[in-house]
This record gives sequence, structure tokens and C-alpha cells, in this order.
Amino acid sequence: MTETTTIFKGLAGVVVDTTAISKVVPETNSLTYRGYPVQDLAAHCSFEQVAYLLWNGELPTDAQLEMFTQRERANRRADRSLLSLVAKMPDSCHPMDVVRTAISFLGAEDPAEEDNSPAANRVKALRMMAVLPTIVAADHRRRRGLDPVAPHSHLGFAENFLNMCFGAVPAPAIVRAFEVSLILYAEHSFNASTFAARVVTSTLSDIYSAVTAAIGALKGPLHGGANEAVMHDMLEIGEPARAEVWIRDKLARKEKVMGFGHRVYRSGDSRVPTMRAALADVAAHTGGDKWVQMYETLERTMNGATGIKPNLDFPTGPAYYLMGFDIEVFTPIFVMSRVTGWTAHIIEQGESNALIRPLSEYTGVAQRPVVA
Ligand SMILES: CC(=O)SCCNC(=O)CCNC(=O)[C@H](O)C(C)(C)COP(=O)(O)OP(=O)(O)OC[C@H]1O[C@@H](n2cnc3c(N)ncnc32)[C@H](O)[C@@H]1OP(=O)(O)O
Ligand SMILES: O=C([O-])CC(=O)C(=O)O
Repeated sequence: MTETTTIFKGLAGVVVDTTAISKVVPETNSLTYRGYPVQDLAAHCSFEQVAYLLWNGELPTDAQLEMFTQRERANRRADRSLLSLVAKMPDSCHPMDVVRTAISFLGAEDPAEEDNSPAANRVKALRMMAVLPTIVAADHRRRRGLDPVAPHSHLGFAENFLNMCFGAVPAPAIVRAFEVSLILYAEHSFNASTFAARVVTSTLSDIYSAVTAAIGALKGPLHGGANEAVMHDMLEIGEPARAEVWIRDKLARKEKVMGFGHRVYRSGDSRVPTMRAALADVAAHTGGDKWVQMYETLERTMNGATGIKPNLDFPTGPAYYLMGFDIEVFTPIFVMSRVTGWTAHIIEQGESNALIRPLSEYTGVAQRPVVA
């Protein structure tokens, strides 16, 4: 083992391991999943096809997709104990607490929890992907005082979730914009939540524990929680005409503007143009022009003042708001998508494992005796 005393705060710039799942190239502003540009996947694929790709390395044939879709649809129902657990969660807790608890409970219920083989983990990953929308939608409706809507086995993943949330499938343009957001959110190399999942997996712990840890990491506003923060900020701003002053004041107070900046990208997030176009489609269908204007003013002012560009959470915030979701459900939706990337990484980590345990430089009190 080689040791170094150089400290890379936040592991910035450190290459920790290899991965064959996705590649982020900040210089060319590109992101590929298993070699396919994410923009092409968003233009031509369903979320189910992308999940299959992440787990299996190749896009499915028609027959493979048919079998995969059937298995996903057959796993959508949450059992009574899980639904009653969701119903018992405090109204005051964040919906991310509900999904974190639900995944932990699924692990506790699974008699094969300790089987960490890739085959078993693929089965568990599909189950989590299939049941998470049922949990998120039931919790969303519960908070509105509504009964849950059961999953439908004849609807696609995105349509079924929207139907479970709103009791009807919205216009095709809204369904497609939502599905595009899921595809863009699915995977992003060694981000903080994926890394948390890999750390847990590296101890030979189980997939549910790793996903639970990842959900905890995603919740924070420097990571997935930013999509909610963006919309809270936009509502606080209220009108596009106030956006410029709002952002200048924020920067003058040296506060971070949520939805901007990225650890890896320096000249813009590769996924933003695709999601920005999806936001425009949603706004056109819902009369949400005001939020697009505010988006543009915030982007322009931030760029002029700092050169810092929006990340994916910036367009998804107003897009989800215009689709009709309560703000607190934005990050759980991110979980519904990213669970595919997390579990692909959990399987990859398991197949070539080394315990993840970095070093630290001690800066505390020098050694001293205990005086009895
Ligand atoms: C899906 C996702 O997880 S995407 C990320 C979502 N998170 C957010 O949108 C939260 C807001 N953004 C941020 O906090 C940051 O840009 C991060 C955490 C995403 C990445 O940050 P890091 O790589 O650690 O860079 P760091 O936070 O040190 O920023 C570098 C400089 O840019 C500034 N900066 C970076 N992002 C922002 C921002 N959003 N608003 C204002 N200033 C910013 C920092 O203040 C810092 O300035 P300084 O050098 O003068 O101190
Ligand atoms: O890569 C990151 O650090 C954060 C991010 O954009 C993501 O997880 O999608």
C-alpha cells in the first residue's frame, strides 16, 4: 500500500476506481451510459430500456424488453405491511425519510437479504425500481388527504407513476418530459450518493443498506435536494422581474444559488439543454411561461456575475412543479430514477471489490497520558 500525505478535500479530482457504467467528460460536455450519449437515450428510449442498459451493459432486444417490462410490472405492488408503514410515517417528515425507511423495510422483509450475488442483486434492483413509484405516489397522495391509486400493469413506468400520483395519465407531452427527466437522472458516475452506495457495498453489506445510504446522501441540498431548493427559491422570487435583483443580493451575501455549479462540469452540465427543452414543452402545455422567463433571467444573471452554469436540478425543479407535483416529492422522484444507477454500481463494486477506507491526517491533541 502506498501512502500519501496530500489531502484532497472532498476527494476533489481524485480517481477512486474504474467503472464501465457511465462516463462524464467535462471538456466536451458529454455524458454516456454504457457508451450511448444520454441525449440520444433521452430522444429514443424509454426509461425501462435505460434501466436494462445500465444493469446489463446493452440495450434490450424486443424480446428482452418484453420480458423485462413484464417483470417490472409484476413487481409494482407494495404489500400491505409496507403500505401501512408508509401510512404511519409522521406527516411532518420529509418524503425522502419515507423512501429511505421503505427501502430499509424491504431489506428487512427479504429472506434473501444477505445474498449479494450479482444475479440476486439484479432481482432486488428490479424490485426496488418497480415498487418505489408506488411508495412515492402513495405518500404524495396521503399528504394531500387522498387514498392511494393502485399500480396499473398496462401502463409504462412513467405513465403509471403519473397515474398513481394524479389519478389520470396526463398529456403525452408531459409524460414524455417526465420520462426524459428520469433518463437524465438515472446515472452520473461517482457522485456523492453513488459513492456512498459503493462504500457500503465495499464492506460486503447488502444492497438495501447501500441504497438506504445513497438515499441519505441524495437528500442533501448540495446534491439531489437542490431540485426542491430551486423551486422554493423561484416561488420566493415570485416574478421574473425580481429575479436579477434576487440573485445579485444572494451573491452579495456570499450565499450559494441552488441549481448552479457542479463538482465535475465547469462549462455547463451536459444534461441541461435536454431538460431545458423538456421544461419548455411542459411550460407550453401548462401556461408556465413565467417560470421559463425567470429561469432565463437567473441563468443569464448568474452567468454574467460568476460564469457558473445551471446543473440538472435547475430545469427539473420548475418542470416538476408545472407537472403538478408537490415540491417535497422532487427528490424522491430523483430516487426512483437513480436507484437504477446506484444498483448498477453496487453490482459493479461487488464484482471487483476492495474495502473503501481512505486515510486521514490527525490534527487533534498530541498523545497524552490519562491521569487517574
Ligand atoms: C444532481 C446534482 O447533485 S447537481 C448539484 C446540485 N447542487 C446544487 O445545485 C447546490 C449548489 N451548488 C453548489 O453548492 C456547488 O456548485 C457544488 C456543491 C454542486 C459543487 O461544488 P464544489 O465543486 O465543491 O465547488 P465549491 O462549492 O467549492 O465552489 C467553488 C467556487 O464556486 C462558487 N460556487 C459554486 N457553486 C455556486 C453556487 N451554486 N452559487 C454561488 N457560488 C457557487 C463557490 O462559492 C466557490 O467560490 P470561492 O472559490 O470564491 O469560494
Ligand atoms: O455528479 C455529481 O456530482 C452530481 C450529479 O450531477 C448527479 O449525481 O447527477
